[in-house]
Amino acid sequence: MPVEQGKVMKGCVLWFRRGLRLHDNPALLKALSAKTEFYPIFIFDGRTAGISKDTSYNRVRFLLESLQDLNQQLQIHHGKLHFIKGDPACVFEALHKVIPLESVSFEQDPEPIWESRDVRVKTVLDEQGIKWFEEVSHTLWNPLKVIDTNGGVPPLTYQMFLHTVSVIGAPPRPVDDPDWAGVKFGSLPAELGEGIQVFESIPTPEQLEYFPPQISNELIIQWVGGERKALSKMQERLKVEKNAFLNGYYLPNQARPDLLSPPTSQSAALCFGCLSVRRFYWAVHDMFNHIFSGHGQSNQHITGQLIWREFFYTMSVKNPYYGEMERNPICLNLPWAENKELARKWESGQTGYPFIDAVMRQLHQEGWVHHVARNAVACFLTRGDLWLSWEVGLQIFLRELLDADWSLCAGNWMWVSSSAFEQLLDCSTCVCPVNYGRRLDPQGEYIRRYIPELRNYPEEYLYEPWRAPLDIQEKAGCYIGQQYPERIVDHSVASQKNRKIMEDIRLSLVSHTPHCCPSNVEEVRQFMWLPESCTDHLCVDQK
Ligand SMILES: Cc1cc2nc3c(=O)[nH]c(=O)nc-3n(C[C@H](O)[C@H](O)[C@H](O)COP(=O)(O)OP(=O)(O)OC[C@H]3O[C@@H](n4cnc5c(N)ncnc54)[C@H](O)[C@@H]3O)c2cc1C
Repeated sequence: MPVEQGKVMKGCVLWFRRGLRLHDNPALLKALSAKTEFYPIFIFDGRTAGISKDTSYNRVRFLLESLQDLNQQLQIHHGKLHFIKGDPACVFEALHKVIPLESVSFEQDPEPIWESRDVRVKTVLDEQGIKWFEEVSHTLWNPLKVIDTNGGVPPLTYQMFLHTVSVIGAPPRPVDDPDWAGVKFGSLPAELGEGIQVFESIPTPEQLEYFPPQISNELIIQWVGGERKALSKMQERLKVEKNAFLNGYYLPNQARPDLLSPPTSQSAALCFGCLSVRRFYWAVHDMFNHIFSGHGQSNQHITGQLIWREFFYTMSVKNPYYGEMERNPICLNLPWAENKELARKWESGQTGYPFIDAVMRQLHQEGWVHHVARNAVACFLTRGDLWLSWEVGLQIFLRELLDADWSLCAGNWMWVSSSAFEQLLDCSTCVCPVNYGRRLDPQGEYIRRYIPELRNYPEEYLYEPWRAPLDIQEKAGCYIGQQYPERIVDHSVASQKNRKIMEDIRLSLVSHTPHCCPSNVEEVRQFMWLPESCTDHLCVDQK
């Protein structure tokens, strides 16, 4: 037990789960304000931060890099981040035996999937008389407050969400950076008890038994985790935002999708909390106000994508079944087919549709794909072509994405597959895997990058290689059905059949009780990156 001048020193713990940063961290300020010995810890329990035993190597690496970055920053202040493997409730019980804990602070994890973990930990802390503090900083607004303000239920449309948060007011600004002067870091014994492992240093993925995939292609885009990287990337990102404002548009990553340049996305950093969402939000709004000296219309729309994040989080808060179909009250029970073989081909980038396969291969290789690319593969798996349940896609995305986030991922899957948004059941906005790809990647560079088999195909056949005559296939060194697969469905046939099923279901729906749905057609167009010419009644692939 730590002893100072005959007194047993008490300790305060900052329990990192997400929120892996020192800036804008109210839980950190709370822990430091106690002026006792300070113990920053991360508990690896095979769940926290969305890491399970199936999680991809890329994602685990990103997490461990983020922890390493925190550790290095704490070392500058003569401390360290303690990495402990075990069950969180047991870890706190064991810790309290060796260090009398005064308090434990942590950031709110608002989704219901964390509730059982948090209830168990809070119970143990209460039983031991240890104070605990849960601070809101993973979201712009406290989702519970949004729900309260909306009369006890989450807003069902994005527009309703905007209205509700306008009643609450602007989100809080980031809190101050910590003052490290006088902070005393405590040290932990090497052993804490059975079933608990205290690591000397931050482990590698391999030490935690995660191994890299066997991929022959070298990584084209390498993502690096950590707060310092995220903050410097934010500066790059702000330049892109500024350029957009000066050129009269906003939401640059979504308005002008670029599949080839190094991405300026912050989604993985936001997901693990290496970057504070409030820091990002206010940096964009302050810059906008600065550029237009208060004369521009700085409104929520300039950070509209961050509001989608809030919307999906809030919607999931009281719904433990949000990530599934049958028990989920906001999800329609659509009669999806079951076909493991088709699902496997989709997952492994072997559908025979080059744009779809390129996206899935990039996902496996690098762990991040653009929003429009996610839309394309999600639509293809579900209502567009294969008619397989969105739950299949959700599991793969949660495993592979660096930014995998239970509520955001499930919310988007329901949205794209029309599972919770029945206004779209006519499938009018179905995305064609050929035309959509062509619009996004007109020269086919993206396809050539991720599908080396097709590298020598002429542009004319790159999106539909099954149409290439045999002599072209031979010249390109890739026969369809041999080096690259035949298409697994005929899109025009499959999408028509699916559209008919959707239409029948829509007509059979008698209940018009309020449900979550898109606010209007324009919102669908923006979300799915559909062309201006796409009307509510015409399918993009029919044009
Ligand atoms: C099927 C599907 C699954 C998805 N799964 C996830 C996921 O697990 N985690 C995740 O962070 N995003 C998910 N998205 C949303 C979106 O694709 C990514 O957030 C986006 O690609 C990140 O790129 P960006 O940072 O350049 O976005 P920007 O346009 O720069 O947006 C800024 C931030 O806003 C948030 N955001 C943007 N779009 C959305 C959206 N549609 N829903 C919720 N938040 C959004 C992200 O945190 C993003 O970093 C999914 C989308 C689809 C279609």
